[in-house]
Amino acid sequence: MTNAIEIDAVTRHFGRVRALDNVSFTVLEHSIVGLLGRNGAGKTTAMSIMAGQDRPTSGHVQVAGHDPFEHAPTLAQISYVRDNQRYPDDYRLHHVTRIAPDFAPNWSGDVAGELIEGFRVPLKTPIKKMSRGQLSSVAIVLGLASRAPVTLLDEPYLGLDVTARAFFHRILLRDYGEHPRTVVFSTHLIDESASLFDRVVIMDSGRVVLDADSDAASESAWVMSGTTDAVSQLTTAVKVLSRTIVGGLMSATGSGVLDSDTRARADDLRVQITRASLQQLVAAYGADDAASETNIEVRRA
Ligand SMILES: Nc1ncnc2c1ncn2[C@@H]1O[C@H](COP(=O)(O)OP(=O)(O)OP(=O)(O)O)[C@@H](O)[C@H]1O
Repeated sequence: MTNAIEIDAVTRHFGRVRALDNVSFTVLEHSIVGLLGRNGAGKTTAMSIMAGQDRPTSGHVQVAGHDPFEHAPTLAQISYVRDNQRYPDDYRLHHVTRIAPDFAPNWSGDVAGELIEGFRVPLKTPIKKMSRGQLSSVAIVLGLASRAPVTLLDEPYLGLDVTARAFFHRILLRDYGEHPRTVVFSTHLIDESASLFDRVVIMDSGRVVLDADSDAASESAWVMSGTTDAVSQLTTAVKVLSRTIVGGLMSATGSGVLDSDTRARADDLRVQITRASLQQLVAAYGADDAASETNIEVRRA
């Protein structure tokens, strides 16, 4: 298997802000990777470096074997969808779809037409006047109809309604199946998108905190709930990512395989163990200890 994207020890400073801190991960060709994490985690910074629109302060990035910032032919293989795409003032949809094939050699007019119809994108409204969701629709039309070998979707469905999001998932999976490509997808609607991902990279404060096969990540993530004392006893030897304590009850989210002894002790201690969703896992990786250990007293009337 070939790596479509290689990010090696990348750090990116903006003045005093360290947006990326020694980040390394790879993306296999023809896979869909979810790039996840809290606001400010570094996802957009990483995406724009992968897209060749920014450079690392240190470290190396290769897309299809080249530094995208320095190799124009590589840029032609990348489609980058982001939420703040700007268009000339008088541009309408047909202007965009007319020039898109000049930049995207694999452009599919059929896919563009299908998406425009399914999203109900208004044809005559200047793009500048479109609603938030309509703007996202236009960006997705460009991102998917380009059929670029490397497709970077940064928060592609801001403002999109639930029907449009389901439609987008369907067309993405169908067209990806027919025309495989490498997709990096960042979103905060994690549970809704989780089934799309082959792999997940979770970032927090500019660092990669988890880089795993997406099934393995969710299979090894758990939530333990019970009395604070019982959960505390059980979690001494396992990796806890976040804890919430409410009125003598604790819920702890963690990652790692739980052995049969731990599960048997959980039964004895009346601690319930359930599998954490990907969204719970991402939230737990992003939790500050101080914030998550909210010891809320429950007052009785
Ligand atoms: N051009 C810039 N100048 C200064 N700071 C920046 C710049 N771009 C990003 N940052 C900072 O770098 C950090 C990472 O930002 P980034 O946009 O990559 O996060 P993100 O994970 O995409 O967040 P979100 O989920 O909110 O979109 C943040 O602290 C942000 O304020």
